Amino acid sequence: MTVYNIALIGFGGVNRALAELIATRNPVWERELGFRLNIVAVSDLYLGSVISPNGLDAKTLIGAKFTKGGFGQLSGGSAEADNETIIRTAPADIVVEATFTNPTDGEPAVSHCRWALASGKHVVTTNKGPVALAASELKALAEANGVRFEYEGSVMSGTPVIRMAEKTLAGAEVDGFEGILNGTSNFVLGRMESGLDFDTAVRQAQELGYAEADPTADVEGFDVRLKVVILANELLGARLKPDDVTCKGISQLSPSDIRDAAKANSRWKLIGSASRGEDGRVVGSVMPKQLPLEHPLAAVNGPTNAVSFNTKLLGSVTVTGPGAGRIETAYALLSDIVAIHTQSTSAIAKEAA
Ligand SMILES: NC(=O)c1ccc[n+]([C@@H]2O[C@H](COP(=O)([O-])OP(=O)(O)OC[C@H]3O[C@@H](n4cnc5c(N)ncnc54)[C@H](O)[C@@H]3O)[C@@H](O)[C@H]2O)c1
Ligand SMILES: N[C@@H](CCO)C(=O)O
Repeated sequence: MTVYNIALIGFGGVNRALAELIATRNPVWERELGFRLNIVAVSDLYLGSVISPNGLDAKTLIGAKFTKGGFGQLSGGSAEADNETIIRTAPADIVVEATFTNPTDGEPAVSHCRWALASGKHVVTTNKGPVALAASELKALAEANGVRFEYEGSVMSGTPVIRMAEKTLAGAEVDGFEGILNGTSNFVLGRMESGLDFDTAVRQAQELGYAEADPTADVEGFDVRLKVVILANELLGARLKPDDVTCKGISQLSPSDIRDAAKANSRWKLIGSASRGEDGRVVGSVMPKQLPLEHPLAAVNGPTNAVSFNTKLLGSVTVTGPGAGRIETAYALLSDIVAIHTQSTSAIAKEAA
């Protein structure tokens, strides 16, 4: 049975949820997946950092009410978050990057990923910054160091989208997609339809763990723009940067816009899309659209997301599922680790044959 030592960078909603899963699910994973996870280090800007080569007790980590610098009280702990030292020196096989998404330059998460990959550690991340802004560099660095860079949770949290489209739609000739790619804004629009005001709805999305550290990214469309870049580059072979994608969010929609749409048997949805034109160029956009109720995306409510892939051979293929949420996103990290495990066990089997 394999044990993967992991280092958690960022200990907010998502990595804490992963620790919760580790505390309760390791026996199931041992039985069903052939591995267990052992947390050997954690670093968080607010809490500090801790390294324990034999492993930290996940229950203690999630149970304790740590205050600022609180990891300093633990054996092997410090009140400071020295990410570079932790990432480079912790005896981890996998670094789990779940700090905040910086939509401008992806930092400091891009550096976290570089340090990990350069020191021969796999990276799994839910952070959209490094994927949208530095995926090709980080994939090349991973390959050069014989490790993997995996990021399923960067689009639609735990709902399989990136790997699903790459692997199971291979050959179907995907030439575009459109979807609801942000849980917070979809939740907010739904709450506004029920009569709640915009600010209260955003606050609820924050409390439920859907929103970004700065929810402006959710409501102004910047988060969807990163996801459009990720999907377009990954699935359409584009080389888009965020500035190439036109972007308008939902903050300008008033309660009367929402009511008028309902009277017209329609709903506002924030739609991210990209498509390849006749000239081969991929064009992406993010904008609120008023969809008739019979449109498949009009029925997608709350933090649920959906994306329809346009394919030449199959027509439209739609995937729907959770788009945000702590446990849902922690599941995406697990799915990345499963992918790493599957590849490494099949490589070992090939060598033995
Ligand atoms: N929550 C979701 O539903 C969801 C879904 C998909 C992707 N994501 C992405 O996953 C990441 C984590 O999300 P979250 O909900 O856990 O966010 P969060 O704000 O709850 O947690 C982020 C944590 O990172 C820490 N942090 C910030 N900068 C740091 C640094 N430089 N070094 C070390 N720690 C640092 C913060 O102290 C905080 O504890 C984000 O990039 C987010 O965009 C979140
Ligand atoms: N804040 C994001 C998290 C998932 O990327 C959302 O609401 O969709």
